Amino acid sequence: MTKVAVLGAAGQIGSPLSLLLKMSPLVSELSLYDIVHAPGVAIDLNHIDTPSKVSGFLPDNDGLKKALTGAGIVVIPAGIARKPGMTRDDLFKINAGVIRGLVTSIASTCPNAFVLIITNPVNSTLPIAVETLKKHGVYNAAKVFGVTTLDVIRASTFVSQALNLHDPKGLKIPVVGGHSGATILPLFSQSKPAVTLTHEQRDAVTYRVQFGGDEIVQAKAGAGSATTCMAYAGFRFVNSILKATSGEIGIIEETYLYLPGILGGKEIAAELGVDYFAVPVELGRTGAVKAYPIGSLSGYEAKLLKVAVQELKGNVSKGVQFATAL
Ligand SMILES: NC(=O)C1=CN([C@@H]2O[C@H](COP(=O)(O)OP(=O)(O)OC[C@H]3O[C@@H](n4cnc5c(N)ncnc54)[C@H](O)[C@@H]3O)[C@@H](O)[C@H]2O)C=CC1
Ligand SMILES: O=C([O-])CC(=O)C(=O)O
Repeated sequence: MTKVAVLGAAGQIGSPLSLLLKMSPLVSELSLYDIVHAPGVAIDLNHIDTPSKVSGFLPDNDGLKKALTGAGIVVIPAGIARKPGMTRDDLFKINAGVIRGLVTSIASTCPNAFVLIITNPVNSTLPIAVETLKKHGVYNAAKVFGVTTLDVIRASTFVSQALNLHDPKGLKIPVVGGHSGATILPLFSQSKPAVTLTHEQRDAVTYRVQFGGDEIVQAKAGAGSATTCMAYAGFRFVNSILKATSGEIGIIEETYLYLPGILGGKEIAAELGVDYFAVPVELGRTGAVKAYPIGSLSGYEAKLLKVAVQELKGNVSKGVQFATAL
């Protein structure tokens, strides 16, 4: 049983994610923090008849410290979201500082907690979180991840839609790389069970996975970006960690992480030429226990990989520079 803290809990992702966590029998206590409304969201959730207790905190009265004390998992969807015409990188200016501030408090209050970064641009905010924890001497590579689960969910969903398959959950399609545009690399050639896509379908579905976020940003027309599907994806990832830390074995999720700190990761990073990359990761009682190579690629995927790595390198160094500059 684990105490989970959600930072940015009053937001459009934070609220439905907190609802899903309130439903989980593996969560003993839920602690919600936001610069606005978190106590209200907590009271609202406390009217639900599940055993976990929810508390809400604002920045005053040491609220962040109280929210983090004793947390085993901290999930962070705090910060600003995209509006039409913006890239995820446009969020860096505000969200980089938000992540650095929140992770600094994690370093001093619950340094052993899992830290899961949802806030965009994930390609850069995860390196900021890692460097901030390193700076404070409490970085544990097995426990700090960028959440890219939505890309994995989109890949199986969009292929199922393209092929008129009934249940997207029946498909396992690895998605590796980063979490924006060309850095997202769905590996349809490794689908289990195998799928046959025409070149046109493959191109269209690859584009949808890479730029699926834009579909929602445009459709919401200024009201935000992916929220409920992200809450679902975030919950799936937190739940995998909860299950793995409770002793369930064989749990593998793709997640964006600093590879050199994980068994098998150093070799993968050296081969790719970049230290941060989403790959399939086996989760265990202590966090990530093994990183798996991205496997054999089709010629089409190999070309996309080169573009992904190139773009990702810039995003990573922007985050690292920000976190190490002070
Ligand atoms: N990793 C992924 O796959 C995805 C990531 N996102 C990202 O998640 C983030 C949140 O998105 P939404 O919930 O839609 O935004 P939102 O604006 O609805 O919610 C963000 C919340 O963060 C709070 N906040 C801002 N600064 C804070 C601070 N310093 N401490 C604590 N709370 C703070 C705000 O008050 C707000 O309640 C965005 O950066 C968005 O781009 C969105 C979808 C998918
Ligand atoms: O597109 C956005 O800004 C939100 C996001 O990360 C996604 O939907 O994948």
